[in-house]
Amino acid sequence: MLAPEPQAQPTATPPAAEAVLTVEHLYKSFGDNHVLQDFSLTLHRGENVVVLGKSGSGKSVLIKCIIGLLRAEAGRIVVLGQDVATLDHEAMDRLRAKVGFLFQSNALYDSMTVRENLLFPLRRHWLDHPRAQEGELVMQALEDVSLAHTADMMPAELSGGMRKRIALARTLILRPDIILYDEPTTGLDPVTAREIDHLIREVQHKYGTTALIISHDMSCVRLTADRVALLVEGRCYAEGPYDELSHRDDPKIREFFA
Ligand SMILES: Nc1ncnc2c1ncn2[C@@H]1O[C@H](COP(=O)(O)OP(=O)(O)OP(=O)(O)O)[C@@H](O)[C@H]1O
Repeated sequence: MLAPEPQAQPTATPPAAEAVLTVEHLYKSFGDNHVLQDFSLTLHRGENVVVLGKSGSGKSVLIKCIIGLLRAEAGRIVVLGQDVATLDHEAMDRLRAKVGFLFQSNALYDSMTVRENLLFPLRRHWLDHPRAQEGELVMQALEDVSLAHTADMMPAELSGGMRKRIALARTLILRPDIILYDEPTTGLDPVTAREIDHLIREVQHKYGTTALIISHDMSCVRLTADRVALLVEGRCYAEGPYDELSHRDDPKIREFFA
């Protein structure tokens, strides 16, 4: 007698992660320079996505469109459920408090101590936070980047890697849902660069933040990305996990992993 056919067990489908940042069919040109042409990308809650592109391919333009510093000609950007093109100045400002931006230059205020640099976004964006909590919030953010001892130092007294960490702490103090990292390892020596890569992962795991990272440092891409999106000729040419993309035969993809 034939054994009964094994019954397929119903599998629990994991719920699709919530989309927290969606870029749909974005176009941005400067005169005849068509930088973004039908660029689309979605980031889900808790994932790190690296946008990898050659120099001048439009990575910074993309980030500037996302945070509303540049206006695209066509397409839509939805951040935490809000279409950025529809937001007035105040609404955009409120949204920016939930979207941390780590500038390539770090953008620390040189005339302020580390503590004052961290208090700055707190007082600007969290108008109703109890003053008594400020010290604790500053120290928590500094501990997150292992630099609690630098609170009273000036940025000029810190190394490049330390300044990068402080810039990240200044972003973290507002507990952002999303962090945009602009070339986070550029200008750092390889050892310090890898420390920053690990810190990006630690932040992701500790706070469940979503990150969009733009980079052309392949070690950074490999270590920080859950998913890589290739920006080629203005659009998202391919996307996938690093290991998968790095094995593709397409010459336009191979160029990045050679
Ligand atoms: N405000 C602007 N006005 C005119 N052209 C601009 C402006 N901003 C960017 N561009 C052009 O857009 C293109 C993409 O620039 P972008 O800075 O986004 O490149 P990128 O991919 O970030 O490069 P890199 O890796 O070198 O930083 C370049 O040709 C640049 O000259």
